[in-house]
Parts: sequence; C-alpha cells; structure tokens
Amino acid sequence: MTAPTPDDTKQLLQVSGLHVDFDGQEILRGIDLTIARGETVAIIGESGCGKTVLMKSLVGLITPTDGTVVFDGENLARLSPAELSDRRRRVGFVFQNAALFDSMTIFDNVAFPIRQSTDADDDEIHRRVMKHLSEVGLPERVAEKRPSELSGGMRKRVGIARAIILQPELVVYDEPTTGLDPIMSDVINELMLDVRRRYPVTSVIVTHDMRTAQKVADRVLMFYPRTRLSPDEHQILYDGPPQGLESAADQRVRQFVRGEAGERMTEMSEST
Ligand SMILES: Nc1ncnc2c1ncn2[C@@H]1O[C@H](COP(=O)(O)OP(=O)(O)OP(=O)(O)O)[C@@H](O)[C@H]1O
Repeated sequence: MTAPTPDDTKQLLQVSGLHVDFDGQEILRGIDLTIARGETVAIIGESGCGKTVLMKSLVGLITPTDGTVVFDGENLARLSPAELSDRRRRVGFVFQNAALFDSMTIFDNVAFPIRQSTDADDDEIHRRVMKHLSEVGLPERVAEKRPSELSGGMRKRVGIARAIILQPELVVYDEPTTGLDPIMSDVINELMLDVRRRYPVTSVIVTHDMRTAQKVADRVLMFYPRTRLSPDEHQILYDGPPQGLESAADQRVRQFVRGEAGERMTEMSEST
C-alpha cells in the first residue's frame, strides 16, 4: 500500500464514481465527493432523491453497485463484515426518531455503546453517561426514566448523547429536527454546533430543514432525483457554503431553498 499523501490525510471520506441501483433503478450515479476531517456537511434535496442512500453508502451500510467509498484511507468494499462493524464504532448515528430502546432506562440507552464496545467499569460508565447527558442539557433525574416518559426533543438529546459517547470521528444525523417545533429544532441545531465545538468530529446531516442547513453546516450538498435529470447532468446541483444557496446559479436550487414548487406544480397537475 502506498503512503497517504498530506492531502489524503485531510480527507475523512472520499467517494469516487459512486453508483447505487435498486431493482434496476438508478438512485445515485457518478457521485464524486470528498469530506474533510472536521467538516460539517448538510445533504439536502427533495424526498426520494437518494440522501439516505448516500449516507448509508458512506458508512458501509449499503454496498455500491459501482464506485468506491474510502473511509479514513480504507476502501469499505474491501473490508470483511467484522472489520466493517469495527470501523462503524468510529461513527455515531443519530437516527430520525432517536431509535432508543423503549425497555431500557435513559442511562442504559446511553451506556449501551460503551458496554458493547469497551470494558469500562461501572464507575467509568456512570461518569461518562452523566457527563454526556449534562452536555446535551439533560438533568440527572432523566437517567432513570424510560424513553416513553420524555418529550420528542428530549429523546433527540438522548440520541445525540448516545451517538457521541464513544467520541466518534464521524457523526451522522438523519433528519435531526423532523417532528420538532421551531424552538426545539433550534435547540437541536445549537447542540449539533456544540458537539462540533467540543469534539474534533466530522458531521454529515441529512435534512429537510433549511434552518439546520443554514445554521449548522459549513458546506451544503443539494442532490436531485436521478429520474428527473438528463443523462449528462450531475446529480449534485449545489456544493458550497450555505450562504450561497439563495443565489445559486441553478434555478432548481434557489426554488428548493425558498420552498417554491416551480415546475413540480405543472408536473403534478399533468399526472392527475
Ligand atoms: N433498500 C432499498 N431497496 C429498494 N429501494 C430503496 C432502498 N432504499 C432506498 N430505496 C429507494 O431509493 C430512493 C431514494 O431513497 P432515499 O431514502 O435515499 O431518499 P431520501 O432522499 O432520503 O428521501 P426522504 O427525504 O424522503 O427520506 C427511493 O426511491 C427509495 O424508495
């Protein structure tokens, strides 16, 4: 194996020529992108354009039909299932519905990754769980509650505490503010910024929430559904800072960020 160049070591993720097909349908085609260590990248785009498929491909949960995903210098497709699951311990997942275990207390939910992946003793586990609950703004008394006793916003906080407890290199947020009111969404946005300030993480956020993209991301990627692109068009319509979205060269990007239906309105009326 050749030694990594200084440029390679800056990149946590390198995606080249990524294709993903399902049942003969092209979902992603020809995706080339790199994500640098420490970057916070928001992936936006309308429903069904392939955001989640991309996110799962980045962490080896989907095997590409073609192309490569290199995570920290390793081609994920070349790893054994055991190696892949080992690498995934370096990734924290914040799922859309928080995905907590209902039968466990909040303490046990947050402790779960430590118990699974380390041999930390009870004192150490207690210290780390309480530290992370406090970092996401939850009081100590929450530790003994069950997920069903918490509000949606509190469950999301628990999900973030669990995702960062092993100090991952990459945190992947799937629709972190979906289902929350604007104030609670802002709390979660602030928490994502806080995680970034406290830890040297790289973050990928799949979101429909333009506030999240504008406020939290350093860089925004806007995807477009493969089915509505001409064969030679690139699927990433925008790759740049959030400040440039409103004045993007591509009208489809400007319409998306302003929430304007544009040509989709005529498409919809034609199909009814
Ligand atoms: N495992 C799978 N098998 C078959 N088709 C799939 C699979 N996963 C995703 N798809 C299809 O791939 C397309 C893209 O799905 P994806 O979930 O990535 O969209 P998305 O952009 O994340 O949408 P949303 O914003 O609604 O979550 C959809 O048409 C979906 O039905």
